[in-house]
Amino acid sequence: MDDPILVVNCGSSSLKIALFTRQEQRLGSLLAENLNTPEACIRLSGEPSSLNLPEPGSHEQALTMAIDLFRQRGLIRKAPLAVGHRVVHGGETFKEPSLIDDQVLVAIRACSALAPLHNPVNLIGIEAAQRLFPGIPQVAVFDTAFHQSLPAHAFHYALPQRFYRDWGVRRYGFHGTSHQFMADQTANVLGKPVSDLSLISAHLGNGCSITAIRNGKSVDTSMGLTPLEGLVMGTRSGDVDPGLFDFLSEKGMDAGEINRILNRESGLLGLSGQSNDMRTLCRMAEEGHQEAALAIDVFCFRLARYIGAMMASLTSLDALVFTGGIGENSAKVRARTLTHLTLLGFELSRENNEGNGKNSNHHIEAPASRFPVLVIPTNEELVIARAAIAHGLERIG
Ligand SMILES: Nc1ncnc2c1ncn2[C@@H]1O[C@H](COP(=O)(O)OP(=O)(O)O)[C@@H](O)[C@H]1O
Ligand SMILES: CC(=O)OP(=O)(O)O
Ligand SMILES: [Mg+2]
Repeated sequence: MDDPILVVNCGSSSLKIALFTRQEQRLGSLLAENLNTPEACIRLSGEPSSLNLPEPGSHEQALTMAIDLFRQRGLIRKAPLAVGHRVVHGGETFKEPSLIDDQVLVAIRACSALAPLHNPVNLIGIEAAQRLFPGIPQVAVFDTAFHQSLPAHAFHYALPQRFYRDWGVRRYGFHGTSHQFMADQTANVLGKPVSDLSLISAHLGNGCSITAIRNGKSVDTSMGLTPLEGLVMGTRSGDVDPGLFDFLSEKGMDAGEINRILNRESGLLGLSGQSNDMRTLCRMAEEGHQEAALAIDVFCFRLARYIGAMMASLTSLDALVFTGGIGENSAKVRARTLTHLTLLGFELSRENNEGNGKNSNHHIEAPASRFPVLVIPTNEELVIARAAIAHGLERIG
């Protein structure tokens, strides 16, 4: 057996890891949470209990322990063949995945100013993997790369041009690996070349974004300069009136505090006052909790507005596609969202929607619907593994 490809997704307090064979078979996954706290722990998927990490519970310790666990289970012999890293912000520098060298590291670091919550931790993961596996090819795969095809009218903010010229202030878009995967998967489901395909892809996980894809290319997306713009998310507000900043600073809040509240205390969590977890909110709403119900309503209405907005970038629509933990599993969110869009002709089959499209070849629309509606599980890790093979192994032989 060849050694596998390792995929690393380093978040601020978490580390998600997956292992794939060169033939794209997933061998295992692992999640480390609460990193850099006394509660740091690690759990292999499919195993019931988690293991505590010794202090300080760093990303590097979690990665080392993950590799030991994979070795104990015979999934890796020595080292991975290549490592693929999710990097959230590639600015305008990265239009495709890149084999990591010193220059690439400098360029990723330069993008940190645009994504201070994401890129510095992505770099921690890359540097930890470089220390653990010297000489093994490492490839960076950017959330922003797929959206580099956005036309100027979609990526410019109506701000003084010097903000863009001097500081790179523009809309970049994120979750590109997932939206690209949706385009490829939808092409398979509909039996149409991706280059002829127009779709709207709604990625609804903890972070949520929606993308209009025309002829297989991203032409509009809801996230902007940072992953805060657009849809309502687990703890992120999505769009707010920019006048809010002045209002809150008059109330005595500084930029750091406002940023923290918009990123970590808003969205589903802020509205419900209970949880950022859609499953929990659906359960509470059924038990009559009014704020949980309101959070779901705001989430679905904002999503419906954005589906309508994405139509401005398309001349035809082959499918609306739902993905991510919420998009793949919540029949209620999908149904509630599309009730706002009957004017556009969306109609769902109750049975196929409730079955999450599993017994209907991903389709959940009613026969009378003007457009197909699909549910397709995302697999960002697989996209990253493919890039690690293509840019890390095949280019260097
Ligand atoms: N059956 C379900 N019904 C409603 N929401 C669900 C269900 N299963 C998962 N989710 C939601 O999916 C979200 C997590 O999505 P996921 O894509 O796993 O997150 P991440 O962005 O961290 O990868 C959570 O809000 C979770 O509650
Ligand atoms: C960019 C982004 O929002 O990522 P995530 O969904 O992993 O938070
Ligand atoms: Mg996700």
